[in-house]
Amino acid sequence: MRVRNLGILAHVDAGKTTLTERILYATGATHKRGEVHDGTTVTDFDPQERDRGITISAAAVTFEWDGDWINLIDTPGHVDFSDEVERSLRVLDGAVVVFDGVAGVEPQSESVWQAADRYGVPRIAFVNKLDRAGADLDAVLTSIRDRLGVTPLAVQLPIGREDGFEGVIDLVAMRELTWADGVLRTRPARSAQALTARTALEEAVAERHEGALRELGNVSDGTLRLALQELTHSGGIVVVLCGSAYRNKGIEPLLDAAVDYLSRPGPGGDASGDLAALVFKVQASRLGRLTYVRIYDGTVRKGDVVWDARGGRTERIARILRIQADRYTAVEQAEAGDIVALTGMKAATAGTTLCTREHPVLLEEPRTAEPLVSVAVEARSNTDVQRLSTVLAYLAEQDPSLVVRTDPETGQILLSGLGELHLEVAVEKVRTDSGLAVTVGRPQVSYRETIVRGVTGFVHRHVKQDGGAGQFAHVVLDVAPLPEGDFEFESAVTGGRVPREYVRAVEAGCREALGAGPVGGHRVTGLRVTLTDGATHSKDSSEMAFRAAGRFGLRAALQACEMVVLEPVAEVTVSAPEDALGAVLGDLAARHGQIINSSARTVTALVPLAELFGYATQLRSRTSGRGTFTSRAAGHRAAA
Ligand SMILES: Nc1nc2c(ncn2[C@@H]2O[C@H](COP(=O)(O)OP(=O)(O)OP(=O)(O)O)[C@@H](O)[C@H]2O)c(=O)[nH]1
Repeated sequence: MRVRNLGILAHVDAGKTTLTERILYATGATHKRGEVHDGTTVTDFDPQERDRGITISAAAVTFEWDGDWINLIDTPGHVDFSDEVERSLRVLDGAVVVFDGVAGVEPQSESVWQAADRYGVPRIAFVNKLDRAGADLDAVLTSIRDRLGVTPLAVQLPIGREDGFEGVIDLVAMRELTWADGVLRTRPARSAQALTARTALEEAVAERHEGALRELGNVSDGTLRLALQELTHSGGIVVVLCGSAYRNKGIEPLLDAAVDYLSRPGPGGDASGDLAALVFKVQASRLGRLTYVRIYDGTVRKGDVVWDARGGRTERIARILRIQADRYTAVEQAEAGDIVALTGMKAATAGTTLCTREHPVLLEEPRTAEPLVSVAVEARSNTDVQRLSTVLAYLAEQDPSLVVRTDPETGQILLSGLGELHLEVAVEKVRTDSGLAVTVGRPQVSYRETIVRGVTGFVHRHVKQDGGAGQFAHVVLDVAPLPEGDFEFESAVTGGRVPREYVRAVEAGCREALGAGPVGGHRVTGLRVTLTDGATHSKDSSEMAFRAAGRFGLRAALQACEMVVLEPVAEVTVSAPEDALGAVLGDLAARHGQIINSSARTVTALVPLAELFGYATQLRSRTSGRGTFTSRAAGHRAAA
């Protein structure tokens, strides 16, 4: 049986969890339909997910469809949990992106779309909630084109609108599919509207696909399907389906399309049979620490001792589990292509490659988002301090976008994450899982520092002579602003004056110096460092000495640069009734927001993140509960 690893991605509330629930029902994996508002879904099994009605942690479910074995990952939609999405994207073969039929492309759908582009994950779109008042497939197609910069190819037309939405016309198989009381009825589609839409679809495909072009005028269903599959992988278009997850309409054709279009055309890649598996998630469970892996090559077997190439240590696989949200089935082994959870791992975390010691490999690690907001967390009782540190460290291991550190000045434990909600959820988890009583300080944003004017020819000499072997390293650095990037390092040293391994050591040292800038000890970003010259001393030079020279040299060079503090900003989109929008605009201005777009009922602004703490509550009161907003990280800008 072929295995496919698919994900569901979307903006918060587009209906991912409901859709996953309906998929499990349609495939016979569950026999009752859970509802988000009842707190009875399979994938939102965490008590906080059920209480808050949102997905916090990506959950995996498995089922069979049409002879294929599918691992499906339901990802969170809220921007604060986007690290879960990134790590899932890293291991997915394809994804269904869900859009709200009324709201169209929303900020977080844009962000996940771009992230999926970065990981090269092919996608199809599902326009959901067509049963809702105001749902409009054409408007969503336009917003996909405008906001995602991709051509939508709708392979279905809706039958009926809003409350009268009954089903879809499948333009590939030319069938009408309607659902009444959970029963699917099909009949051939012969209406003039269907024929016209089919012709338009054939033409749009033929414009981009040679096989379809050759048959233009009479493109066979098989050719059309193959062309759509190939175009889905080559990019530039997205196949669009539609329906209503809540009303259970459009689920089976969506699964068919996912299998048809998201599987990779042509033969698979080369496999050596040697184990290569990437850890993408670590989760505490009642079975202990679960390590989720995607196997790229080879086989994992129960009892195997494997090699963690990044950490340089062995790990033993106690059990291999197939995952059904919070239920697990033990299996003896799992093969390349599959996603399973392992128990028994001691230290492997997201990004670890598991392989064999004889054939070590390092698979590309998922990116980790930088934390933007911090709070001080304190144990109420002095005797709990150590335990709190341990509990937080375990949380951070499960969620790499959470960072725990101790403030060197105050000695307080600082918990940093992607947003207020992220930290709130983490602290709540500490309270409920460990029973610790903690107090939490006010949220603070994480500032950065960057360079306005650099220095050239900055000389730093690291010399130490305290008995034994001395340390000698001499470096000359140019430091320049890098407006569009984080950090770049290059060597312009000629004549082998600094050997290559020492150049690498200087770079490593410079990276260490980025941790704390000269203005306020914030992380330094946006700079290019060039090693222009240097010198060694035959007896006393070492990698360690050059690493120290890089670290202290750059730290001193930064003191000589003109620096500026940056603050995180968010792109906020507020929707409110027309009569309340004036108040919203005034309030955004008072928060130093910069309006970038506004219409009669919505306004989009760039607002410093520090001004957004508590905004949800304040917006509600300012608009008598009628205003809603969404936000996404929009980088950093010079602090006012
Ligand atoms: N009318 C209508 N409502 C829907 C449909 N699908 C989902 N909903 C409702 O929309 C709300 C959000 O649905 P969820 O499935 O929780 O959305 P989600 O995308 O999983 O949300 P997060 O996981 O928190 O990002 C719930 O109240 C659902 O009942 C639909 O097809 N039609």
